[in-house]
Amino acid sequence: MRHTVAAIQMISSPSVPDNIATADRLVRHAAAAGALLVLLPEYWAIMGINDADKVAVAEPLGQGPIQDFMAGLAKELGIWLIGGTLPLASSDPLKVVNTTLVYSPQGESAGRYDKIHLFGFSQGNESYNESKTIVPGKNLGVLDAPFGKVGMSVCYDLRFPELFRAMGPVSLIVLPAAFTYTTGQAHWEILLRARAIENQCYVLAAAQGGMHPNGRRTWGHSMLIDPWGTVKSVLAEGEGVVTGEIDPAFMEGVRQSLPALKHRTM
Ligand SMILES: O=C(O)CCC(=O)C(=O)O
Repeated sequence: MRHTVAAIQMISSPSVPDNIATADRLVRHAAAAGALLVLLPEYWAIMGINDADKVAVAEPLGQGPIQDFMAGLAKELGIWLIGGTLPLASSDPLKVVNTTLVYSPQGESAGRYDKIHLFGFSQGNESYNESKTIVPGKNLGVLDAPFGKVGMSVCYDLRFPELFRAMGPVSLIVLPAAFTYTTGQAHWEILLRARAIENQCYVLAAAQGGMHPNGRRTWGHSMLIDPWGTVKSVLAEGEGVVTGEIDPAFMEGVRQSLPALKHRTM
């Protein structure tokens, strides 16, 4: 049976209430289009003026306006809501955990993944060092959805194929992201398609896509890719929704005609 999934693209700001209002509008749009599973982008809840701004709005697990919003919306719309990333409080008062929380159609907590690989990049006047404000995760995140297993990853994780191999076979990889314009233009699509091709699964990537109030420009290009590596739908820039179908029969056909997953030797 085919299922519709959706990726939400945002241009998040420093205001949590504004970002919640935008996410609310776009997730409702995705659900109205028939999506059973909706993915928000990395940093959807806050893209601060300074990296440390997220520490001030970090929530303890299980309480706070960001988590209340996601749980309530998943239940009201009857969808699987994969909450991109939100800042969870960590044991270090100066840092957060950059976390994806999953809510079931009943609005219950159904999964968690903390971003493992923290982005570092320095070129010209562009510089990022997530380890200054984020504590890295340690555990894989794999979720059971109606169409099969879903493997969770976040943004920079995309560059580490061993993470996806470690998940075991999954039907869908989700990747909330906030890729920079510079690195996204060069690497985003090719890396996403490679993960879909080598793991013979669907890849759903929800991105930030535009010029943010903090002056950071993100690449966008939220997309759904099928197990053959074909881009099924994409949104280049701006806020919006990308929808498409997961077709388990198509995935099985790819795996049977090209049994590369069975030919692994290590
Ligand atoms: O890997 C990249 O080029 C971008 C990663 C990134 O922006 C992030 O992890 O937040």
